[in-house]
Amino acid sequence: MTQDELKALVGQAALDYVVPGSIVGVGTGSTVNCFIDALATIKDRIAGAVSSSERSTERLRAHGIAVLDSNTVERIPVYVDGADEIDHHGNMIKGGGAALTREKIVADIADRFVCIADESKLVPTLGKFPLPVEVIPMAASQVARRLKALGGEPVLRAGVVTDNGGHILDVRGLSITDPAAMERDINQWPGVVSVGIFARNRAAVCLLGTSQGVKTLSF
Ligand SMILES: O=C[C@H](O)[C@H](O)[C@H](O)COP(=O)(O)O
Repeated sequence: MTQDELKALVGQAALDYVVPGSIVGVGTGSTVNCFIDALATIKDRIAGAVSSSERSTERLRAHGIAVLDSNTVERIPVYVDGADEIDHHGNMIKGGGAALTREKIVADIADRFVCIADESKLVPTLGKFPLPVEVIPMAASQVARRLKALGGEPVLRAGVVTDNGGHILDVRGLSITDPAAMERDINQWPGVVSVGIFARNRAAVCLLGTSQGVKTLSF
């Protein structure tokens, strides 16, 4: 199976986790696009969506799915999103598509994070994928210096402005052996909007697309 077929497979499989009548949390990315297209087939059975990016909002609305303001929603049962890397405990790196901050906000109001990914995303230790860090533009140089002191090699993602007006530093060379500690540490630096480590808001379930079909990992 191609990577696109694996993405379509897990996008479809995630429908089993959608609670009928509920508001669904929707992530961002090419795998989530497959989920959104699948969600459209049951749109009459949900109460709408909370979206993590302008791109996903546009796609949801094009399918006729109502998108609600996250400030009007207290809790949602399920948030479905992809990942750039996921480890065997459900910790993830996210933000390859620059949507990490809003993704974390929506994940935080969800009872359960359902990660959908093809098998190439499963890793023993996070960090091979460059870690995205969203920053307030005026803090980029100072945050980059701090990341270098941690042993990373940060590079400003050229030409990218996030939905929040932020910039992204992509950090290579980190071996993230304690994701929760690194997430806490980087999060508290002045000018950091959010870091693409999802440990506090880690996945409860991962639907992994493999050539043998969908493998379900529970954490
Ligand atoms: O900012 C983007 C998100 O974190 C995506 O969930 C992540 O990059 C995975 O995207 P894709 O499904 O396209 O590999």
